Formats: sequence, C-alpha cells, structure tokens
Amino acid sequence: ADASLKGAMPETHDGRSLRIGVVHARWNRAVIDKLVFGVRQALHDCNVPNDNIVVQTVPGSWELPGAAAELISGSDFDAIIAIGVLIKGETMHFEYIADAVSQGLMRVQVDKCIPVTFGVLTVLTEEQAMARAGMSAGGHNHGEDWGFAAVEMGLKRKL
Ligand SMILES: O=c1[nH]c(NC[C@H](O)[C@H](O)[C@H](O)CO)c([N+](=O)[O-])c(=O)[nH]1
Repeated sequence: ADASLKGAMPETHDGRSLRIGVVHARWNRAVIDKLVFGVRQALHDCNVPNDNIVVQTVPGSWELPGAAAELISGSDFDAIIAIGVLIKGETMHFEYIADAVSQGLMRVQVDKCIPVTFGVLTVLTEEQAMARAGMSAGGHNHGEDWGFAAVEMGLKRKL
C-alpha cells in the first residue's frame, strides 16, 4: 500500500563491508521463515556477502534480547536484526513478553552501541502476522524493511 503514509521508504546502501547478525525465534515458524527470507532479500539487494550474515535461532521472542547481547559480545557485528512473532492469546502473557522484549532489545542497542533492528511482530491475530510477512494479498513483508534498516544503521556506525 504505497499510497499509505506509513513506513520509511527503504534505501538501498552498499553493505559490502558489513557483518550482520540475525537472531530469530521459532514460535510461529512459517511466518518467521518468510520474515527471514525478506531480511535476506534486502541484505542481498545491498550486496551484503552471504558469509557476512550469521543466523541464530532461539525458542521464542523472550530469548531474543539475551541472544542479541550474546551475539554482540561474541563477535563484531555492524548490526543485529532480532525477529519474533508474538500473537495475542487469551491471557496477558503476550503483553508481558512484548513489553519485556521491546525494552530489552532497546537496552541492548543503547548499552552495546550496536544497532538492533526491531523485527518483532506483536499482533492480535494470525492474519495480521501473515499480512506483515507478505503472506496474504495486499500484504507487505516487513522483513525487507528490517534488512534495509540494519544496513543503513550499520553503515552509520562506520562513519
Ligand atoms: O515468540 C513467541 N514466544 C511466545 N512464547 C514463548 C516465550 O517467548 C519463551 O520462549 C518462553 O516463555 C520460554 O522462555 C509466544 N506466546 O507465548 O504466545 C509467542 O506468540 N511468540
């Protein structure tokens, strides 16, 4: 929906020199895999070499902040992309995880001074999740946006 006001127009940058870490949860795996595909497409469009993309999986979104911090302290990345799909159930579980994970990823980004792209879908229905992974008509794969954002922020760090 290009006509909509939302979304940052993605910019392709030359990501040849970048090392990108991707950490993704395994809950709601079919949507996760599509989002990861979208991330890879954008990184490819920015010429990030495949060997410079390290992908790690964790059980669920709750584990993303710790895994992102672990990735950063273990190796030098220019940016991290954290991917998860949180779908509201009938309890407050969703709210607690969504809040903790977003605060946690922001804290890692600021404390470690490494860009951590927020790739966690927090949706109310499976249909909303599928639309945001480009799995339904008129949908858009937000994974692409996250890939472009990570390259842009990774390059800014190298300035
Ligand atoms: O990534 C998700 N993890 C979820 N829970 C698991 C959580 O992230 C942890 O992996 C688990 O609590 C163990 O720490 C979800 N729900 O519970 O609904 C969900 O929708 N998505």
